[in-house]
Amino acid sequence: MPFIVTYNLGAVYIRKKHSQPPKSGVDIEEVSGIQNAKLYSYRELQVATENFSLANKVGEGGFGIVYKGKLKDDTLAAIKVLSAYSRQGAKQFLTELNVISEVEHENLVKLYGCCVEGDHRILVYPYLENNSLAQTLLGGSHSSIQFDWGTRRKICIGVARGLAYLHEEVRPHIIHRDIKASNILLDEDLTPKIADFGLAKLVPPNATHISTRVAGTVGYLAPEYALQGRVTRKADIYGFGILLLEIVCGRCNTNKKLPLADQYLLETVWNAYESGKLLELVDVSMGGDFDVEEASRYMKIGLLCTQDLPNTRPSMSNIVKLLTGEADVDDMKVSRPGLIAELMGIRENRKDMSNDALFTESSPENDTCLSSQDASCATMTFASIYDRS
Ligand SMILES: Nc1ncnc2c1ncn2[C@@H]1O[C@H](COP(=O)(O)OP(=O)(O)OP(=O)(O)O)[C@@H](O)[C@H]1O
Repeated sequence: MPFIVTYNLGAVYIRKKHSQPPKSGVDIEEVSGIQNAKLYSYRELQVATENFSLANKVGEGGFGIVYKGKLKDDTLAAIKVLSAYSRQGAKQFLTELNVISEVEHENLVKLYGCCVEGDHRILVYPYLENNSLAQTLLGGSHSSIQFDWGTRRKICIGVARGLAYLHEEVRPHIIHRDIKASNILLDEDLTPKIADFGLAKLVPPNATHISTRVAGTVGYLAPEYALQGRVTRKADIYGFGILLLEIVCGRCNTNKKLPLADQYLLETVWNAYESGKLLELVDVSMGGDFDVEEASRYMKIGLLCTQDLPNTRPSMSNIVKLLTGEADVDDMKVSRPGLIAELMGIRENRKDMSNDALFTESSPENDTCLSSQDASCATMTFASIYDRS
């Protein structure tokens, strides 16, 4: 049974996962004032999911199980049941509710509403037919979706537009903090929708950065955020850069089964860039049928997004322009991207760090690539000692 190590005013508490009585920590008063979110009864969601039957389970994240269900009006919904044991999850439940009920964009998931009844905390979203990028594009051979170049372009631009909206149009600006393939869902037309706002942070006006506990997924974490707990919109941009490279190359950011030199995608792309061999990394599943100029441009944009110095990463609205060809990537200087091997060292040494940090392993079935033959690129969500949030 895994243990979670938490910090509270310097004292270390170790608790056994699932060994405590439910404590959801969310009151009905906290959600009843939220506009744009319907309150569902537990009974209604029980009926919608056939009593939360395993046959209707579509996924599981770090904070609960997601079921497919049919609501009273016949609408299909994704019904995310927060684990009753997750105190961390209670905070994320409220953040998700508050953030997502306030934003609206074609490339962000919508929220139908929630249920807060007794110990039950449940979020209800539109059901998205084509699952997540992690389970389809990066999930091995299980998916029947053909990710041709046009589809990949549309997904990259859509995610970039969704993030540009969060970063630059919404007031206060929103940092998502967990941009990764399993949080990009695809609807029936393969339009991407950014999901999972449980870690999102609102940026106070004039703030240069927010100091906070680090949470996110190793492999997508910007160096300055992972190592110093300083989060800005540039941390999302780093995560987006990694995602962009994953989409073009059709592989996840970490693959421990490959020879050492190829295990970390960002490092591999940088080496290929330096030796003028970027195109060799484009996903072979497209059979060579892709736009050569665009694929190489998208990888350069991925490198720009992951630059070591946050200020040298372009803003999301500029990234949209670079992706659509409205701005020229060749005008921009690309340097070595940020702290690849060192960041991965955190992952390698996570046991050594357990006195200093809280780690939560993602559930295996949702981990990027775990559903495929490539179990080595499991993602890990963690929070470290920068707990000033
Ligand atoms: N609206 C939705 N429509 C269809 N499937 C969904 C929807 N929302 C989530 N899912 C499925 O449920 C899975 C779990 O989602 P969830 O947001 O709980 O966790 P995650 O983002 O995959 O992992 P983690 O919590 O570790 O970040 C997703 O990967 C996806 O397969």
